[in-house]
Amino acid sequence: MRIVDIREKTVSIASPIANAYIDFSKMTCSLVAVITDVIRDGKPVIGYGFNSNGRYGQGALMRDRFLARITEADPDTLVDHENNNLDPFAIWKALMTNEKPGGHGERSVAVGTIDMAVWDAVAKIEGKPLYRLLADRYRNGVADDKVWVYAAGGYYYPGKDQSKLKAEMQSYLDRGYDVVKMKIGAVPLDEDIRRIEAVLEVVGDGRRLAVDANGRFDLQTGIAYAEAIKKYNLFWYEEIGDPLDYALQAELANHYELPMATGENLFSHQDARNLLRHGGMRPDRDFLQFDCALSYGLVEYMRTLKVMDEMGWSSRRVVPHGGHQMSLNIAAGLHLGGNESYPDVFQPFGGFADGIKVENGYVGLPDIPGVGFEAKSALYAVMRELGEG
Ligand SMILES: O=C([O-])CC(=O)C(=O)O
Ligand SMILES: [Mg+2]
Repeated sequence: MRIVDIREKTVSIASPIANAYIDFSKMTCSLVAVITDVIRDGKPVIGYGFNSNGRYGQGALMRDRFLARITEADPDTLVDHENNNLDPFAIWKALMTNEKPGGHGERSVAVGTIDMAVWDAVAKIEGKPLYRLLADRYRNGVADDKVWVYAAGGYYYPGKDQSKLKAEMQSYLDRGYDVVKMKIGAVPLDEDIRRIEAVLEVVGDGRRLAVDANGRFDLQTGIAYAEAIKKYNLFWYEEIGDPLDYALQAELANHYELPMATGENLFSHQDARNLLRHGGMRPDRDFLQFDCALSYGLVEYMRTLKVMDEMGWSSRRVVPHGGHQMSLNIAAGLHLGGNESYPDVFQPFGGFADGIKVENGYVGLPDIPGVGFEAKSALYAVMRELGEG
């Protein structure tokens, strides 16, 4: 059993949307196909993965050094003989050969994307949905049969007035979501307050609205927003300042008692541990948003969950960033608190399997081997072109 080829293609997920920090006019992501010599249903098993929005494609890094470490390794060292499958942990170790500790930058995205494609292949070889494989191997066979999801959107873009923002949020409620998220921080505070109040007219209750500043604010601005939004009792106040400024995050906890969220731009279990050590995050109310595809994949995610456990954090406090099926499987299989969803943006990578409806804020997973990409036809069409073309 061996990996015979790994292919990468950088694809556009460009759109006119913007958050407080970046616009997405040139956004790309890496799509990866891990081609094996294992035959299922008369065809070679191919594992697929992609990285979440925000970090761009990582094809150059992959081709420069990571892909050859797998294709040139002794195939036998990458096999899990006990389960007669590929060994994602051994593959991860091979990927990280001659990589120094620290320096968790774009490398974590390149490795994370390849790792997620490996897990798709592993679950396909085992003939199980990934969430089922994870529950069987690591959670005594108990998986969640549905996952809480919230609808992320509310971006800034040219010509988007409040009536369009309200219509967008109404359409998420109409599609079964009970919590929505919008961007803040790209316009002055009073204008954001008017946007928030417009969305509250649609969702009715602050507990159904999260806001995301995308790391834009300094401490003073973060506190000014905290003071201004307190009265709305929002679901969470996300990524207020720079993701690596743990002292800022800790100080905010002295000014905002309601839930905060952060972590999507941390890239390793060491980063996660630093956040929990120094960021003042509160395990009884705050949310962590680590994203497997941006942070060395699922092998590393398990280390992050272990760090959380050791530091007294329930896995239910994690609601990953990225709005993809990979995190959805991790959420169901490893008992996270939920998952992000992008019902409209970043297509065909955002969103879940075709025909699976969100009901009262919860979504189920398709009962097919792997991550479930084959059940999302627009996405699978792009994947197949890379893997089988
Ligand atoms: O706009 C982005 O970069 C995505 C983001 O923060 C989120 O989904 O939470
Ligand atoms: Mg965010």
